[in-house]
Amino acid sequence: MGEMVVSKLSARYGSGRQRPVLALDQVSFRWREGESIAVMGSSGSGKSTLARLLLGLERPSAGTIRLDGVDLASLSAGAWRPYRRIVQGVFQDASGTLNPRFSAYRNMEEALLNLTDMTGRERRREIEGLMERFNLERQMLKVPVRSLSGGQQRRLSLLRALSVRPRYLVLDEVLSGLDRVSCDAVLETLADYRTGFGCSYLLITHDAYSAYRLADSCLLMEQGRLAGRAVKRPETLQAL
Ligand SMILES: Nc1ncnc2c1ncn2[C@@H]1O[C@H](COP(=O)(O)OP(=O)(O)OP(=O)(O)O)[C@@H](O)[C@H]1O
Repeated sequence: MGEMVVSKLSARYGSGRQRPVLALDQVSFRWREGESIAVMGSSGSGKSTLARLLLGLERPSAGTIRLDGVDLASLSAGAWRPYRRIVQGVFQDASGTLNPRFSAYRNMEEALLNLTDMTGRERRREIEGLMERFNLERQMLKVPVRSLSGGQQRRLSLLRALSVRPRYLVLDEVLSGLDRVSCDAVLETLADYRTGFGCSYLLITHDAYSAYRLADSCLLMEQGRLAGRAVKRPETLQAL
């Protein structure tokens, strides 16, 4: 079993005359393969910064992120490429990953084209299989993404990330703004996928119910620091 080991990770923003912000301050934790972690904390506590660093979208100012022994934090954009298939991310705003002018199918296929060596037929089978597995109408694949609802776009960007079969998936506020029914549908999709393919999630959320449903443990962030880690106890579900 692999694991991601985050060690003393720090991120500092602001240079020159700007007042520097220490968005992340020496954060350390282990993310074992097969384990799902919720990250909670007040606004501005550093959760999204952590997500961007884990995905190689930004470089830390200090610290390491070791995946199976390789320090992802020290890799150039080019060297990160093979890891894109292993570590994927989905953000609250799907427009960052989806092209609104392209059809849903083309958006889905792009990830498979870039990150796998699947043939056209294999790509179609994978995409249609995922749509079916998660009860999304195939018809949806033909329409431009801009004509889909926010909830549909969110699910599509999630399926896009899952289609490359990542081992680790970082989910930044993917449930916020969804009503309880859509939220439950997404949680079910994720739980089902985890059972089928063994993907590990890092779920950034403000919602204790979602954290409880999906995660095995919870990291609590406070002003850029890791303030604590709680492990799930089944009896607490009654209280939520
Ligand atoms: N690109 C940036 N430039 C300057 N400061 C930044 C930048 N990104 C984040 N910050 C600052 O870093 C701190 C942590 O921000 P971050 O977005 O990681 O928090 P968060 O916990 O995800 O908040 P939220 O729950 O509101 O999304 C905040 O003080 C924020 O203003």
